[in-house]
Amino acid sequence: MIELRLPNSRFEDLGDAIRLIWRETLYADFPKRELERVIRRKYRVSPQITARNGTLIIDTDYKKVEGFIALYIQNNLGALLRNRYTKRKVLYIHEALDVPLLGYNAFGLIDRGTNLIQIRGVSGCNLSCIFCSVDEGPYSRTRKLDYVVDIDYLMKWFDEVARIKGKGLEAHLDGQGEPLIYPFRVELVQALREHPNVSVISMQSNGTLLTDKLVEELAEAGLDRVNLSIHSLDPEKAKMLMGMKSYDLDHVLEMAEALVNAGIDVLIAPVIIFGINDDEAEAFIEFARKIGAGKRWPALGFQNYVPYKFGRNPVIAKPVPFKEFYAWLRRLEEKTGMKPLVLKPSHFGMEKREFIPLAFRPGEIVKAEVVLPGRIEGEMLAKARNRLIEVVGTRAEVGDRIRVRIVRTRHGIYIGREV
Ligand SMILES: C[S@@+](CC[C@H](N)C(=O)[O-])C[C@H]1O[C@@H](n2cnc3c(N)ncnc32)[C@H](O)[C@@H]1O
Ligand code: SF4
Repeated sequence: MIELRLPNSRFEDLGDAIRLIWRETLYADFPKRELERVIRRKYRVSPQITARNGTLIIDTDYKKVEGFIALYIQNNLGALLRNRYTKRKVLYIHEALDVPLLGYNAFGLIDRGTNLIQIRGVSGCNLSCIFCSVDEGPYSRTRKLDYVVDIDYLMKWFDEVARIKGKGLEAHLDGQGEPLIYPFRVELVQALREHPNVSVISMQSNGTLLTDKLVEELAEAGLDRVNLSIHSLDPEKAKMLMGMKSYDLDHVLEMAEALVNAGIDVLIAPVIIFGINDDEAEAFIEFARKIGAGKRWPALGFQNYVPYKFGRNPVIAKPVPFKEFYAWLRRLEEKTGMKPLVLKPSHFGMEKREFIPLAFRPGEIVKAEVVLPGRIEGEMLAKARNRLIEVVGTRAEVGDRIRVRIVRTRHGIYIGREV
């Protein structure tokens, strides 16, 4: 009998397939018939294949099968990889693909002209907030695949960006989705901590995937702050806003406290939809005080609900002009004594820094190579001048060389149309 275990992985038996769960957040399903077929073809034996307690069990004494099947699984993992929460196919971005990590907003790095660099190692979310600006989560109607960036490759690009941007950087893990789904989340924090140009490491998260163990690991790796998205302190309303019946508010509140206790600062970041949760503002402040949030940075970061073109914009959410929103925050500051609620970049040690020079001008036509499918129907990713360009409304395929008119270059995110 062969009992196979693989590093950072566990196996589950699905009946007609074996599921490999890799680093908790990704998985790949291997049909048993396929595994049996490759073993039979190679060794002319037909053992039974099952999985128990995380181990793959192959009912044969023929020892060579073990190494063979381990290699087969490793070689085929990339093509079968899926996001455990969205169930979408995952494209694994690694060095050999030679895909630039600047230019696209679903993965890689984003420089918005300050000392804060956004780091996006993964796309996809485990929740489906009804107002989500990026229509994320398992119930998304627009996002059809996810990306994961190899950690060494991500750090290689970060090195280059940090070289240009200089010292005193804040590395901010966020994304079109939930950064805790990143399979190398702890290793990434650790690598950033060791980087000489990084002063602060922060993360924007919904907190649901935290556990006591993960909080400890993140604290040890050197995470400084989590901006925690909590939108209601009422369990039922929170489930409604997060678009997920299984949303466990108590767990997230417990984890908020665990973060503070582990020495990771917390900023509570509710999205305020007037008429829905503005009446909870004082309760959020009370909670932040109770757990000791806001030790080095502000304890609260109320966000004004904004409708987005490619987001989910529920009819119950009526946008409020920012002027009114700030006036509301100032009244709250007066009433509760909690300051600051009107946040400024300086509260986070953020300062203007020169942008990484733009690679394209708006209106310019460039020759580009299509390298990956995009996340939304009709969108492809092309590369030129060592940058990615999101090409919209195209029928081009990976490998095609196309001409692209650059239509947008804001903050080094390039959007183009095929001409
Ligand atoms: C897109 S999420 C990604 C990170 C993570 N999933 C989270 O929710 O914290 C980034 C932040 O934007 C907020 N957000 C999402 N949709 C929004 C909207 N329509 N208007 C304002 N803020 C929004 C989220 O609550 C979160 O704090
Ligand atoms: S707002 Fe964040 S947690 Fe909510 S669905 Fe969007 S990405 Fe996920």
